[in-house]
Amino acid sequence: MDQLVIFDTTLRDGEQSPGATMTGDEKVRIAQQLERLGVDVIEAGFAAASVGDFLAIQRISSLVKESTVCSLSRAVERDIERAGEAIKGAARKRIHTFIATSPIHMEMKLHMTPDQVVERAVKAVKLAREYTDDVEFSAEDASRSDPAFLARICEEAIKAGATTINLPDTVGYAIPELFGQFILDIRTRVPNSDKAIWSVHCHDDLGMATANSLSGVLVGGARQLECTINGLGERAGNCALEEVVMAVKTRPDYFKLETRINTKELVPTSKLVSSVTGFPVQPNKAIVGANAFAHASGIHQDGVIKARQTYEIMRAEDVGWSKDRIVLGKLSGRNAFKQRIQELGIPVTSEVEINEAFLRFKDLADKKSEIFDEDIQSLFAPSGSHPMNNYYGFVSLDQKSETGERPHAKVVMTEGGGEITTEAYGNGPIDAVFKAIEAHVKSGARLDLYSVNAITGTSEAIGDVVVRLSCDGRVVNGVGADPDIIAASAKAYIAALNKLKKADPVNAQIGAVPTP
Ligand SMILES: CC(=O)SCCNC(=O)CCNC(=O)[C@H](O)C(C)(C)COP(=O)(O)OP(=O)(O)OC[C@H]1O[C@@H](n2cnc3c(N)ncnc32)[C@H](O)[C@@H]1OP(=O)(O)O
Ligand SMILES: CC(C)C(=O)C(=O)O
Ligand SMILES: [Mg+2]
Repeated sequence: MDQLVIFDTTLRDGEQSPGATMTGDEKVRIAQQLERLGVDVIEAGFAAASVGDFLAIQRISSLVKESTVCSLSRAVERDIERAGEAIKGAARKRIHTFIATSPIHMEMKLHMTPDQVVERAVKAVKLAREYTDDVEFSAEDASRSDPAFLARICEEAIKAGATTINLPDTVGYAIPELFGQFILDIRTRVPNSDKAIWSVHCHDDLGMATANSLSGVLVGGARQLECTINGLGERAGNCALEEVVMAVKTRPDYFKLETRINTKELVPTSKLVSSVTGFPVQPNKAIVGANAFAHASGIHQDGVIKARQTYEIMRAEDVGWSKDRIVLGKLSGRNAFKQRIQELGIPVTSEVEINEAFLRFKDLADKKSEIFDEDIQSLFAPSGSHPMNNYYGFVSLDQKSETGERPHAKVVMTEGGGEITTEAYGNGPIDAVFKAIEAHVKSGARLDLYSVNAITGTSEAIGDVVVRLSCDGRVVNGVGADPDIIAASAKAYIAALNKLKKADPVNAQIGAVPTP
């Protein structure tokens, strides 16, 4: 069977989803989980975008050993130099350089002629090869490009040293029946096509990213798929990694391909990305949604009881849904707790971290009779209550609401090294908490979204709150979890403020170099 290269771009294209901005620590955590998942390439970011992204790629490069670490760069000298520097320490490294090839992008965005675009692409690939032998070239908006021109630029990019050629459906315009044929057509036109691995990168604007990607593989002969966890990504998102991987695994008769993915890590990875970004996974999402393996109707339940394969084409445990063998509660000990952490694929680095989480677990178990996997995940989710080098931290909360009275909140929080108390009245309990925090922080941020999910199904569930703030054109999500949703809201707000603090506009500008 042929090998299908899985290129994960959760940390780059996924981060382009408004609100999905990740801190360096969060990126490192996700990268380590992606390595555990077995992805071949981790696109860790866009080194020239900011100092923060550069440093995150650098850290990921020094920690990840199995997967190739990649940085995106425009076909711009300075971008490529930054990418080259950022991935220098990686055991396996790739530079991914791109330029748009469709008439609309070349004329209206780049203001370049097709000849200038080819020249720029060739120069970029040659420069990238000075940093690594593994260079990917992408023809942005390939699916709306003229096939003859696209074939020409791909041929030149391969001659210049590109080892992977990626043909993206940048705006999600492609149709599955035609897209595979389009890829095959371009490959056939390129005389040196066998010198590179062909790749596809599809967006989900019309809900066809997975279908288009698989058509690119099956009909077009692509052997690299670019995708993201939970389909996160620019606008409507990218092709979902878990969907393409399980399609290939479930239908080997058809695809005749294999991947290096350890599919048991799919659900833990999905949960980690969801908790870090604050983008909940819809219950009916394929593979990783809470209902993906649930049977609610009698005829289906009857069938599954008699033989699971009547209604299941995959096994839940093969994609990482854990079977509750041990029920965790306040009487559980460290060993059972540790085992569940391992089963859930939660990346813990030290015994100290486990012990601290165990104390939080015991505290939670005192408040809840049954502890679910989601509760355990939430103990490790970044929130305002965990130090994680955050500028602000949540300490405690005193909130009062009485019928006929204005709700009041007093919040104790950390700022830098010290502790402060701040208070305010609001229209409701949550409003009072946010106003209390703002009375001190004065961030000037606008609250764009507030949502609460009960992450386990009962009235004593943990409340998982997402707060989206925008400030000076930056959009961030903060996540907070707590059995008390008012405290969860305070934690989420503080987590969002920390992200705004880290996504410093000064940082965002350093390294941003104008196109020559
Ligand atoms: C399809 C995709 O997903 S592409 C990746 C999108 N991701 C991002 O843009 C995130 C990171 N981006 C950034 O941080 C910034 O846009 C930077 C640092 C790359 C550039 O910032 P700035 O120099 O301020 O330029 P700005 O973003 O306003 O405009 C982009 C410029 O790059 C040019 N450009 C765009 N793509 C390319 C390319 N692939 N190769 C060369 N030039 C390009 C544009 O024509 C424009 O040039 P102009 O300034 O001469 O008009
Ligand atoms: C940079 C490229 C690969 C991209 O993200 C796109 O075209 O969608
Ligand atoms: Mg994209």
